[in-house]
Amino acid sequence: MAPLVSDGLTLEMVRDFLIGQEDTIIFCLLQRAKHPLNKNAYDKSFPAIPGRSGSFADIMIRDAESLYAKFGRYENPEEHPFFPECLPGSCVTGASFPKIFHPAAASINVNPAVWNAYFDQLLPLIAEPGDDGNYATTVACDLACLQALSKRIHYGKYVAEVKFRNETDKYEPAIRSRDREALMNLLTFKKVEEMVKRRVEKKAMTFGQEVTLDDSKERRKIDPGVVSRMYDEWVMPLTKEVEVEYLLLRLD
Ligand SMILES: O=C(O)C(=O)C[C@]1(C(=O)O)C=C[C@@H](O)C=C1
Repeated sequence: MAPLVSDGLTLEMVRDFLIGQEDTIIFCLLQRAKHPLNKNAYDKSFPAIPGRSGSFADIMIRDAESLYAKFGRYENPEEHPFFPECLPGSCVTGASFPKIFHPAAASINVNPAVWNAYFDQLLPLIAEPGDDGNYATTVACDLACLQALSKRIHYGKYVAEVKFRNETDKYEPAIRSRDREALMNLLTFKKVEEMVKRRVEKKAMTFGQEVTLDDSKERRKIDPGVVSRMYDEWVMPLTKEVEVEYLLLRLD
């Protein structure tokens, strides 16, 4: 397939976006960490809203996405819903987005894995135990975290597109033979990953610093090591999974 558009996209531009998105993710996590865990909000057996099934978080996020869909949020290829089934169509006219991806890219959505990693692994590490009953505020923070993480991870589509354009001759044989391992090796840069982990840890340390006049009482709002681990264990692996999935579709 011929290049989709000559958009001047470079690997440096895409990596700059990923670096900027680190700030967004960390600020969202800091907001969520202000609230206790509020585990009833995620418990499907907790009677959250009469007449509706699912946890409070399921219901609120589904309804929020329905509103976003009406206003065209998911027309943007950078946005991926967590509840894509039964979303209403957009009633916004005239919005158009550059066609950078192969059209098949629209079918790639790893949000179920983002959802599970966020709620099962990350949330218990950033929120203190407890319940203040403020479920709507808490879930609004969760949704902001989920959207920021999802956007970062699905940016793997851009990363893969640029890498494919830069080195088509290397990627094409692995795509044609559907060799996931070879694709994973081609797109992996261990040194870049190490830098990402160190940078997000430093950012979490800096942005999450409790500012007091007494330097002896220094405290962190979230554990910087948790942010670095989150990138190592699932943010970067899921980004790479998106890259592989995209590449496998790139010649269709
Ligand atoms: O920067 C890249 O080349 C990417 O593919 C992104 C990313 C990441 O998720 O941060 C993923 C794989 C690479 O090994 C390095 C970094």
